[in-house]
Amino acid sequence: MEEKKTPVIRVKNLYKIYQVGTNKVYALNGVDFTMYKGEFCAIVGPSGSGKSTLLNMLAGLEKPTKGEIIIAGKHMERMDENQLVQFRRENVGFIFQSYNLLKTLNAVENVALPLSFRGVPKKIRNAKAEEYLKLVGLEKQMKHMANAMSGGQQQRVGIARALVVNPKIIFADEPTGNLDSKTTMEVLKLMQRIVREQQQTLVMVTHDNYIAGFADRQFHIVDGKILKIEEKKKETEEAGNDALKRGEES
Ligand SMILES: Nc1ncnc2c1ncn2[C@@H]1O[C@H](COP(=O)(O)OP(=O)(O)OP(=O)(O)O)[C@@H](O)[C@H]1O
Repeated sequence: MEEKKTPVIRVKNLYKIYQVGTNKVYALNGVDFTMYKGEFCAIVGPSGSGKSTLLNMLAGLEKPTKGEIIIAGKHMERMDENQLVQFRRENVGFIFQSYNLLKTLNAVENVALPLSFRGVPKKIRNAKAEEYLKLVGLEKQMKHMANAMSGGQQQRVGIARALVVNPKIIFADEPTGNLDSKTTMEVLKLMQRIVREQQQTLVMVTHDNYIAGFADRQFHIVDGKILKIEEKKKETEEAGNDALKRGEES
C-alpha cells in the first residue's frame, strides 16, 4: 500500500533573474516541484545550471524574483530577514563541501556548537553531541581534534553537527566534493540511512550524476529549469554496495 507522503518543500513558478549590465540572466526560469518528509533529493545539473541559486532560495539566503517557496507550511518569500534567520535556526541544517569545522575544537565540541548558540546547557549539549556522533559512527573519535581527522571523518562530524538540532530539512552542497570515491560512497550511504531513520528531508546539490543516483529522487536542472524528476533505480544502491565492497577488498 502506498504511504501518504507529507510535503515539506513546495516550490511554485520560481524565478531568479539577475540583471548583468543590459542583459537579464534567468538563473531560475520557472521552477515547480514538491519534496517530501523522509526523502533524499538531489538537485543535479552542470555548472551554471542554477543549482546554487535554487539551494540559496530554498535556504532563504536569497530572495526570489518571482514565485513561491512554501516550507513546512510557511511562505519563505514573504518573510523579512529576521524571520528568515529564525526560520533557518529552527528548521534547517547545512552540510558543506569543505566541512566548515572549527579545527582546534574536538568532534564533540564541534557538534555541540549549534546547541551552545541556542543556549543549551553544557551537559545536555555534550550528551546530544555524543549521541549524534554515535549515529554517524564516530564513537571512537569523540575527543579527536577536527584537524586530526580524515576528510570522511570530518564530513561525518559535519553531518552530526547538521543533525544535532533535529532540523526538518538538511541542505548539502556538494557534500562529497572533497572525498575519495570510497569515502564518498560511505558518506552517501550514511546520508541515505539517516534520512530514512530520522524521517528528515535532505536536499543535496551535485554536478555528478552518479552521486545524484544515491538520492530517492533526482531533480535534473538545466538553464534554470527542471528538465525531469527521476526516481532512484534499485540497482544504484546495490551497485554502491558492490563498489564499497570492492574498495574494502583493495
Ligand atoms: N549574483 C549573480 N549575478 C549575476 N549572475 C549570477 C549571479 N549568481 C549566479 N548567476 C548566474 O546564474 C546562473 C546560475 O548560477 P548558479 O551559481 O546557480 O549555477 P550552479 O549550477 O550552482 O553552478 P556551479 O555548479 O558552477 O556552482 C549562471 O549563469 C550564473 O552566472
